[in-house]
Amino acid sequence: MAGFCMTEVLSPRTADTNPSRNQLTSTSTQFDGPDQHPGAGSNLSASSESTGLPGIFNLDPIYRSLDEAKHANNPSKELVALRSIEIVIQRRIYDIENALSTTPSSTHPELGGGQFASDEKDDEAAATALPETCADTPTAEEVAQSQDVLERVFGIQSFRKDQLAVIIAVRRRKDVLVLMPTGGGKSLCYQLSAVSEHERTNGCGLTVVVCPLISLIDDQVEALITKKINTLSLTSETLNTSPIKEQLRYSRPAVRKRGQLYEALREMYSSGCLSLFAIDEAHCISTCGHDFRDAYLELGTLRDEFPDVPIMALTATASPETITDIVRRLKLRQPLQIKQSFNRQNLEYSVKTKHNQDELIGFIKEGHLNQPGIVYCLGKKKCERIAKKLSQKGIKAIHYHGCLSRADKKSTLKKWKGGIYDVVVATTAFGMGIDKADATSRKLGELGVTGYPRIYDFRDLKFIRDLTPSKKETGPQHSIQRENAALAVARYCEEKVRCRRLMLLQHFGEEGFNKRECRENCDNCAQAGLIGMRDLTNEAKDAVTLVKQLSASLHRLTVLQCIQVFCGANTMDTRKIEHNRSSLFGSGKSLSKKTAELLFRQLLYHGILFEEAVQNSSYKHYYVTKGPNADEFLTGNGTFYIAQPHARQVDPRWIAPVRGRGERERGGRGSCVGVWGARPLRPTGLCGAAGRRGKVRVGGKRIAATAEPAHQGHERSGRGDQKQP
Ligand SMILES: Nc1ncnc2c1ncn2[C@@H]1O[C@H](COP(=O)(O)OP(=O)(O)OP(=O)(O)O)[C@@H](O)[C@H]1O
Repeated sequence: MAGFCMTEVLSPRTADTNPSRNQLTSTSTQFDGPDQHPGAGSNLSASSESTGLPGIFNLDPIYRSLDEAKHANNPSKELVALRSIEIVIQRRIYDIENALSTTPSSTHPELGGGQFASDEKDDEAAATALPETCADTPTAEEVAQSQDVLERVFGIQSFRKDQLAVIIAVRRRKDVLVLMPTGGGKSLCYQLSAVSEHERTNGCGLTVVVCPLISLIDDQVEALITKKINTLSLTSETLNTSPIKEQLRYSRPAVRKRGQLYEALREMYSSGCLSLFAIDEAHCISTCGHDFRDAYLELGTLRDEFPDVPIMALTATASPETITDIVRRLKLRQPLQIKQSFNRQNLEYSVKTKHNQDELIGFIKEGHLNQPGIVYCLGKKKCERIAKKLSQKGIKAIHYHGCLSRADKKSTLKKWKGGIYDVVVATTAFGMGIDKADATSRKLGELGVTGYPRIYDFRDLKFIRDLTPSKKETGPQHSIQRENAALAVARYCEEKVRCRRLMLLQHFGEEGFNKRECRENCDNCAQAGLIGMRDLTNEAKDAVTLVKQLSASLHRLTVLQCIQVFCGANTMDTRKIEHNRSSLFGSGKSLSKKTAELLFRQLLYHGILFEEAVQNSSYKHYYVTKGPNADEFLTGNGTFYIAQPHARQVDPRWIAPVRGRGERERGGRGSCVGVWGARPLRPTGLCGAAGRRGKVRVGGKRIAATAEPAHQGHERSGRGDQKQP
C-alpha cells in the first residue's frame, strides 16, 4: 500500500545538504536527477511496493532544489521542496512501520481508525468500504498547482494539516472521508478541489456540495462569490439554468425535483464534466433521530448513478460506528480516511445542573455579557421563550430554529455575526458550519456545549428519548440505539468524577488520551478534590429488590413512584395501591430525596434497573423494571458507590467519611447532597474510605465506577482512568 500523510511542516533545519543525512531507506526512487527538482514537474513518487526490504531513497536532488530556492530567494519554490521532503519522509516512516508490524495493518497511526465492521446484511458493500488510509505520494506538480490555487484564489499562504492530502486524493479521483474538528478547514478541501478541477477541465468541471442547511449554504455561497468563485445555490428554480458554468453548486440533500436534478447531472456526467460530490455534515446519514437523516440516506444513489465521480464525505463529529455507517451508506470505495483528533485544547467542558432559568441569565450577565454565544435548547417553543426572557433581562438575544423562513434565518445569522445580537437561542438546526471566530460557544457533537456549559436537568432525558424518530429507524434496534444514546448523554451530564475530555474522546473512538492533558480544563478535573465516594450498596440492593417486587405484583410504576415507596412517602399514590405495606416501604428513608433520585438514576445507567417505554395514544410512559445486571448485582458481593460533592467543599484536603447505613441524613445545600460531618472529618486527602474502595463492583467483579458510562448496559471494566478520591 502506498503511504502519504501530511503532518507538520519540517523545519528548514531538516533540509541539510549533508548526503549522509539525506538518505532515507526506501524501496526505490523515481526522482531522476538534479535537473528534476520539485516545482519543475518531476515525479517524486516513491514506489508503492511493500517488500519490507529497504533500499535507498535519495533525497539529494530535492535538497539541491531547496538550496537553489533559498539562494534565489524564492519562498514558493522553497515551500514546495520542503513539502516534498515532508511527504517523502512521512511516507517512508509509514512504510517502515508497516513492514515492521507483525500483523498487516491498513491503519495509519495518525488516523487511528480500524477496519470498518461489516454489516451482516451488506457484506458486499462493507467489503468495498475497507479504508485506504494513506493516499499516494503527490507529485511536485500536484503540490505546486494546489499551492498556486490556494494563494491565487483563496489568498491563503499555506495548507493546514491534511488539507493537501485530501485535495490530492480528489485529483486522483479517490473517495475521501474527512473528519476534522469544527473550523479545521474542511470546506476549503472541496472548495479548492472544485476550483482546481474546473481549471483542469478548461471550465467544465462541476463540484456538487450537499449541505443540510440553507443558512449554511447561503453563508458559503456569499463568501465564495467575494472570492470570485462562480457558485450557485441549487434550488428548484435554478435547476433549469443551462449551460452550467459554475465551479460549485450547493444543494440541500432533499431536492424536491430530484428527477430533474439527476437529469441535469447525468448530462454533465456523460460529457465528463462532473468532478466531485462533497457531502458536508456527513454524520447526518447516521445519527439517530437526526432531522436530515432520511434525505441523507437518499444520497446513496449518487454512487449508483454516477459511479466514476469521487465522493468526499466531511464531518466534525463521528464515532467509529458513524464512520462505518457513512462509508457503507454512501458506498465509498476504499476511501482515504483523514481523521484528526477530537481533542480541542482551547475548549473547556463543563456541565451544570439546572435549577431554574435565572441561572442562565446570571451566567451570561456575570461573565459573558456582550460576548457572542449560542444557547441550545431541545424545542422550538423553548428557544422562543428563552430568547424573549433573555431580551427582557437586557441580553441581546434572538431565537433560531427550523421553522423560521429562509430570509429570517439568513437575517438572524447575519445579525448575530455582525454583533447586533450577542446570543442566539437555537435548536440544533443552528451551528453546523457557522464560521464565527469569536463565538463563545459551540456545540460539540451529540454530547455537549462548550464555552457556555451544558446545563442539564434529568427531566431533559424524556425529551431526548422522545425526539421524533426518523421514518427509516422505527424498528426495535433503533429504539435500543436511541435509548442507549439518550442514557449516554444523561450519564455524561451526571458524571462527577471522570475527565469529560476523556469521555468525549472515547465516545469518538479515540483511545490513549491521558487525562492529565486535560489540565483541569473540564469541571470534573478542576473539582477533583471536592468529590467523595459514598457507599450505598445496601440502599441500592433494597431499591432493586423493591423494584423487582413491585413489578412482579403487576403494578406498573414509574421511577418517581418507586422512589416514593423507597423513601416511605405517605402520599395518595402509595396509600392507594398499598405500597406502604411492602416490607421495603421506606427502606431508603435515611436518604434525602435528591440522593434517592440520584441512586435510582445511577442504577438505571448501570443496567441494574431498566425503564420500559409504553406508548399510549399520545404519550410515552416509562415504567421501571429490573435491568440486565440486576440479578448479578443482588446475588454478588459487590459494592455500589455514588459520587457526590462532599460537605466541606471549601477545603479539598478533607474528604467526607462514608456514612454507615441507617444514619439519618441532615439535609444539604445546592448540589451538595447530605452533610457528612456527623463524625469528625479527617484530613485524609486520598485515604478516605471511599478512596480505598472507590469502585463499583457487581458480583464481586469490578465494574465501572459510579456514573461511568456503561457499555450497552453491561459495564465491566476497571479502567485505569477512574478517579480515586
Ligand atoms: N489553510 C488555511 N489557512 C488559513 N485559514 C484557513 C485555512 N483553511 C481554512 N481556513 C479558514 O478557517 C476557517 C474555517 O474553515 P472552514 O469553514 O473550512 O472549516 P470547517 O472545518 O469547514 O468548519 P465547520 O465544521 O464549522 O464547517 C475559515 O475562515 C477558513 O477561511
